[in-house]
Amino acid sequence: MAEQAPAITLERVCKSFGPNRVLHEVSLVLPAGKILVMLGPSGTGKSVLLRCLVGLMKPDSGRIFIEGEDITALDERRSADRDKLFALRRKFGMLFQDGALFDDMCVGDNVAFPLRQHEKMSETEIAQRVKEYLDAVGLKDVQRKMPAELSGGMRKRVAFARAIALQPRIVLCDEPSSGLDPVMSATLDDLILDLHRRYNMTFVVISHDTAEARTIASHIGLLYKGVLQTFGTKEQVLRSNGEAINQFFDRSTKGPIQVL
Ligand SMILES: Nc1ncnc2c1ncn2[C@@H]1O[C@H](COP(=O)(O)OP(=O)(O)OP(=O)(O)O)[C@@H](O)[C@H]1O
Repeated sequence: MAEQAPAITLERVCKSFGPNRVLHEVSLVLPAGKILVMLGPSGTGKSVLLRCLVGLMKPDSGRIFIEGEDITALDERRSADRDKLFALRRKFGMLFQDGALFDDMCVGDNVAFPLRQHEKMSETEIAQRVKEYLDAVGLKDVQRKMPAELSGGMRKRVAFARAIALQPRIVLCDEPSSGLDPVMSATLDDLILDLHRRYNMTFVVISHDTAEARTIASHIGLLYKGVLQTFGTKEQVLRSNGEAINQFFDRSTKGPIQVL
């Protein structure tokens, strides 16, 4: 049987904005079906990395392969590349930091939105899919509710249901637990693990939360000042005794990571 291509391969990815060097020679290989938690202090390039992954931003140099296909070789302005780029983008589901629900749409319409945009499905099929994914994120009888009627944790669940509605291969989560209390964060971690088991998707979770990394990660990366300080399986990284990763896990001000 042919070996499955890694979900994500980065080869010496660099990105700067003027003199601001945001990503510097970032390289990693994430096998399919894994959960990568990418840690790092604020402003260190994590969101830029996500945007490069989905082809919304082009690295200055280096290459990014999604399931073996080079997304950095594609240019949206070239019509020959456009379909390929959109097909690669379709492999991703995205959970934004604030959930990014449409406030003027009920929950059901929020989850149905990507299906109506991208799939040729009947309204009956859409309704079935919406119900399946709301069930999968543990929400019942909320379809007709408006986002403002829900708690922060419930809104995050709706956002998850919408992120997986198109059955993506890779789900990118930008700080899923930000703004949630510790218990709600833990519940969300359980949800990520449950969705991962159920649908066998690859997850890339951007986080500041080392507890989250310990709980859900199969792989951990630490990005600081645009340099991938460490990357490997959770066991490798936790055993590595690297200064930066120890500082992060020990919540210490002493070490190579300086925030001021
Ligand atoms: N479009 C852009 N133009 C110019 N600079 C940008 C742009 N996008 C990001 N940056 C800069 O890149 C750096 C990294 O930003 P990024 O949003 O990736 O940080 P982050 O690690 O996601 O931070 P946080 O954890 O606070 O969300 C910052 O200095 C930011 O100002």
